[in-house]
Amino acid sequence: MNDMSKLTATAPAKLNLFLHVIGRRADGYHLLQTLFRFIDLADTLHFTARKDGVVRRVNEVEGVPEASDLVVRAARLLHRETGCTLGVDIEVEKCIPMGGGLGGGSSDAATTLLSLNRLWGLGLSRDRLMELGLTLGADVPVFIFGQNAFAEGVGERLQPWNLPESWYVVLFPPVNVPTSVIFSHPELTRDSISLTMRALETAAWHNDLQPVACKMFPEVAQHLEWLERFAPAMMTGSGACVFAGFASEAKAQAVLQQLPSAMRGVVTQGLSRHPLHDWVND
Ligand SMILES: C[C@@](CO)(OP(=O)(O)O)[C@H](O)COP(=O)(O)OP(=O)(O)OC[C@H]1O[C@@H](n2ccc(N)nc2=O)[C@H](O)[C@@H]1O
Ligand SMILES: Nc1ncnc2c1ncn2[C@@H]1O[C@H](COP(=O)(O)OP(=O)(O)O)[C@@H](O)[C@H]1O
Repeated sequence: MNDMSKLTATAPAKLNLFLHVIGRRADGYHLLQTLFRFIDLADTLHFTARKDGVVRRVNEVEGVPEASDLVVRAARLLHRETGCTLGVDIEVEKCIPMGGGLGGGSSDAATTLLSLNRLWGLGLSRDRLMELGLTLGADVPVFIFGQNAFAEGVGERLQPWNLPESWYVVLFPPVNVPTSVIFSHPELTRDSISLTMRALETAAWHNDLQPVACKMFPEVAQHLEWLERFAPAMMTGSGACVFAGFASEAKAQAVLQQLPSAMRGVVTQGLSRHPLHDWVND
C-alpha cells in the first residue's frame, strides 16, 4: 500500500537551446527569447508530510543555507498562500551542478510546488502554481508548464515547442558565473531582433550572454573551444555550462570519452516533457 504521507519526485535540469536578449524592462530585467529543453540530468527530492506545520530541509546542501534554499522558500510560499496547517521534511539529493545555467535551483522549487500541491491536497491549478513560481525566479514557471517551450518576457510567456530526440554532451567549467554580473555587463548585446516562433525555427541560434561570459571567464571559452571540435556548441543560460547536441547516444559518448582528464562533463538525453507534467490539471 502507498504511504500517502511520503513522496519522492524528480527535478530535471534544462538547457537554453538559444537565448536572445531583445530589450530591457524599466525595472532593469532583460527581455528574452529563449528555448527551454528539459534533460535527464536531475535532482531527487524526498518529501515527508508533518502534522505540526513545520517546514524543514533535513540534510545539508553545500553552499545553500536551509532558509535560502529554494525548496524551503517554495514550501513556505505555499503555506502563506493557502493557510495550510500541514508541514513537511524535505531531503534534497543534488546532482545538477549549481550556478551553471542548468536551472537546478529553479527546478527544485517547481518540483516542490508540484509535490506539496499533491501531498498537502491543495488542488491549485497549473496556472496558479506558475504564478507563484515566478515570484521565486524567472526560470521556475517553465518547469511547472512541463513542456519544452519557447519563452518570452523574462521567461514567463510560454508556448510548447516539440523537439527531436537528442543527446547532449554537457561540460561543467570549474567556475561560478553570477547571473546578475553577466546581465549588467556594459558590453552585453541587448538588441537582438525579436523574431516569431516560425522565423526562429530556421534562424541562427545563439546565446547573447555567451560573449560576455567568455570574456570574463576564460574557462568557459576553453570548454566551448574543445567541444566545437566535434559539433556546434553553446553556453546554457548565464553559464558556466556548455553543451552540444548529437543524434545518438553513441555519438555523444564517443565525444565524452575523449574529454581531457582536467575537464568534467556528462552525456544526457533530451526529454520530450517534464516527468511531473501530469501531476497537475490544466
Ligand atoms: C539566464 C537564465 C535563462 O534561462 O537562466 P540561468 O542561467 O539563471 O539558469 C534566466 O533568465 C535567469 O533566471 P533566474 O536564474 O531565475 O534569474 P533571477 O534569479 O530571477 O535573476 C538574477 C539577476 O539577473 C538579472 N536578470 C535576470 C533575468 C532577466 N531576464 N534579466 C535580468 O537582468 C537581474 O539582475 C536579476 O537580479
Ligand atoms: N535547491 C537549490 N539548488 C541549487 N541552488 C539553489 C537551491 N536553492 C537556492 N539555490 C541558489 O541558487 C543559485 C542558482 O542555482 P541554480 O538554479 O542551480 O543555477 P542557475 O541559475 O545558474 O541555473 C545557487 O548558487 C544557490 O545559491
